[in-house]
Amino acid sequence: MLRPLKIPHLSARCGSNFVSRMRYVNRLKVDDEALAAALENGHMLLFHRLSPLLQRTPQGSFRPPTLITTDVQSILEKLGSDRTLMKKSILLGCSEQNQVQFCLDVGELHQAAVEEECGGKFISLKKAFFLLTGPEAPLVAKGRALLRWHQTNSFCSATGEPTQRNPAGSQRVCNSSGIVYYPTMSPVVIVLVSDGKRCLLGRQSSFPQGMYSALAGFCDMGETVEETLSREVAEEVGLEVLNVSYSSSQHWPFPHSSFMMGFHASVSPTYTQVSVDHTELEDARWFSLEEITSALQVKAPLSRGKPAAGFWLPPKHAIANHLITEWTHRQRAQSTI
Ligand SMILES: NC(=O)C1=CN([C@@H]2O[C@H](COP(=O)(O)OP(=O)(O)OC[C@H]3O[C@@H](n4cnc5c(N)ncnc54)[C@H](OP(=O)(O)O)[C@@H]3O)[C@@H](O)[C@H]2O)C=CC1
Ligand SMILES: [Mg+2]
Repeated sequence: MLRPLKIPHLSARCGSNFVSRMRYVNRLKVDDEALAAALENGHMLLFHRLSPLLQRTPQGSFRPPTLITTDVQSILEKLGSDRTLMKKSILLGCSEQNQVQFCLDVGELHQAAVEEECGGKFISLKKAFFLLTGPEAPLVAKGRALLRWHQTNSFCSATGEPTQRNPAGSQRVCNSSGIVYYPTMSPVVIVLVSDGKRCLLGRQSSFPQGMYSALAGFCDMGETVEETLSREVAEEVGLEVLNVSYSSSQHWPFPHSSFMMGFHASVSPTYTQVSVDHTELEDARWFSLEEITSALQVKAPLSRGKPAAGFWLPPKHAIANHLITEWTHRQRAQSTI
């Protein structure tokens, strides 16, 4: 069981636990002493070569095991690692229960030995994302994205010299040029197109068999999100969108680290003929409310070679699923007016 961390001084003055936590985490990025104290009693998400450690719960779901950093330190020492590995921990945030969260990649240790000591299995993120059903999915995604960013940004792109990370892992600096690097995300627009009665979903050949999703595309340099949205729908399915409304956003760890901005859009019911660009999509089709309602109940087939009957949708914590669910609620609300 994790011991809740006392956030010093701030609670009384700020009045809100949320404000206290945000200010505290912000301070940890620059106050190395406070960070070291937080690390003593933090909660650690472990990764092995970017695959998160997950544990099966008695109820059959999966979640990262609750590991306290001091326990992780003992395990690492037992497995022959020195204290420098722990210094590679990266600050993730602070939970509502005031537990400071870190992540660490132990890829230099023997995978099976860590699994045995900690309990659980390191599972590739693609698979883990279908197994995680609780609120931990975004935290695991963030951890993976930050670890990957550090692993791929260890040299300055201007000087070629090594970059140095700060203790919190929120930036890297080239001491030769003075350039400060911050973790980056690529902006992506995702849109659920509707003709008033049906919604349009597509699939790439790289998707798991049978999975359909909302249309998505990376923003080109200089574009607004509205321009990206209209261009992507035109390019991928040959349609022109009319009304656009913002829904929500999410960080997504694939292919590397994307910032997904989710929208609903409509097309005229008289111009719904889909013309799929097969260099981008394998298929795109209109689906009725009934089809979507039953697809939302289909469980993702996890093992290869066992395709689900019919089509199925991205997992609950994917913004595509959120947009599709939102659309079904709107359709039902409309039909009862
Ligand atoms: N969270 C969710 O619910 C969903 C998330 N997504 C995510 O949205 C992302 C974008 O969707 P997708 O349809 O693939 O995008 P696009 O339609 O833009 O097509 C992908 C292609 O765009 C090019 N591209 C341009 N900029 C980038 C960049 N910054 N990073 C990588 N490729 C780039 C690449 O082409 P080339 O290889 O020719 O250079 C790539 O193959 C995907 O990574 C996917 O994981 C998608 C659906 C649902
Ligand atoms: Mg696309």
